[in-house]
Amino acid sequence: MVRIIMNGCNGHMGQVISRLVAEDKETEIVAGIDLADKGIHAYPVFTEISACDVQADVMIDFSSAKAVDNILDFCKAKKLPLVLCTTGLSEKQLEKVTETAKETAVLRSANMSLGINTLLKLLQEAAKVLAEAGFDMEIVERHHNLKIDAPSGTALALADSLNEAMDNQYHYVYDRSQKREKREQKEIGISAVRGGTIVGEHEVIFAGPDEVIEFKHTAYSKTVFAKGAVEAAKFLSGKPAGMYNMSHVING
Ligand SMILES: NC(=O)C1=CN([C@@H]2O[C@H](COP(=O)(O)OP(=O)(O)OC[C@H]3O[C@@H](n4cnc5c(N)ncnc54)[C@H](OP(=O)(O)O)[C@@H]3O)[C@@H](O)[C@H]2O)C=CC1
Ligand SMILES: O=C(O)C1=N[C@H](C(=O)O)C[C@H](O)C1
Repeated sequence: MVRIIMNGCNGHMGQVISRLVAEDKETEIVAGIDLADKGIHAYPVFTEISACDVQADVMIDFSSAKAVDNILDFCKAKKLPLVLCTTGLSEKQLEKVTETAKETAVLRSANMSLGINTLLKLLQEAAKVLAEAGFDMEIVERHHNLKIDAPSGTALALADSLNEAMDNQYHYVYDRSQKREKREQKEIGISAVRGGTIVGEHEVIFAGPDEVIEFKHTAYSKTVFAKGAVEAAKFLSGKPAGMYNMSHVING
């Protein structure tokens, strides 16, 4: 049985994961961490991460970028593997993630779905042909009106994947509503929409002379992310220190 600490246990994702794990024979949540104990979970909930003294095999985090520094310190000190799903991290926090992964296993992924992680690879083949031929690359993401960070972590990961395929020669433009003299050749535009209960949509558009190719992923429920996170927790439990991503989980 893989014992999980759920950070952000009261949140949307924390609650979906709690329901999923309750029906899973291979995992159990042994503790939760959140800003308040709302009495909605069967497991103990800690309102200070430093107070959590429960033995576990792995932590799953879906909380807030503000929480991430303390989470990294906690996991490093306890040598606790971490599935880090929170988005909107600063450059400094990303460096801290890399440092922490020298001491314990860390799997960071902005999107836990099988679809997006497959798309990240497919796009590299497309970019090599189309961007090379002069097609422009644009990303449009749409999310619910409660989402804090913009652009989404997934949009940034998609842009990074395209850029990597092009030897990191591109830079990112986030605000298409700004008037500009001309489009630069090597730019990836990233646009964000926030509204209603949209779970998560990501479009990658390759636009060339007289033809357009679009790749689109739509998440219809948060369960796709929750399932990926639980699979990642099972994978990461017992793994040595290092940086992991969802391709390690998908490819075994
Ligand atoms: N990688 C992926 O596949 C996915 C990533 N995400 C990311 O996960 C994060 C959470 O998403 P979601 O569940 O929708 O958000 P929610 O706001 O619904 O949940 C976050 C929870 O974390 C709590 N929280 C805030 N600060 C802390 C803290 N310091 N310590 C512990 N808990 C804290 C919040 O409390 P309170 O409400 O009181 O502030 C809330 O209960 C976001 O960054 C989102 O972008 C989301 C879906 C998929
Ligand atoms: O906040 C969300 O909801 C989501 N966040 C992730 C992101 O920022 O990419 C993943 C998913 O799209 C849902």
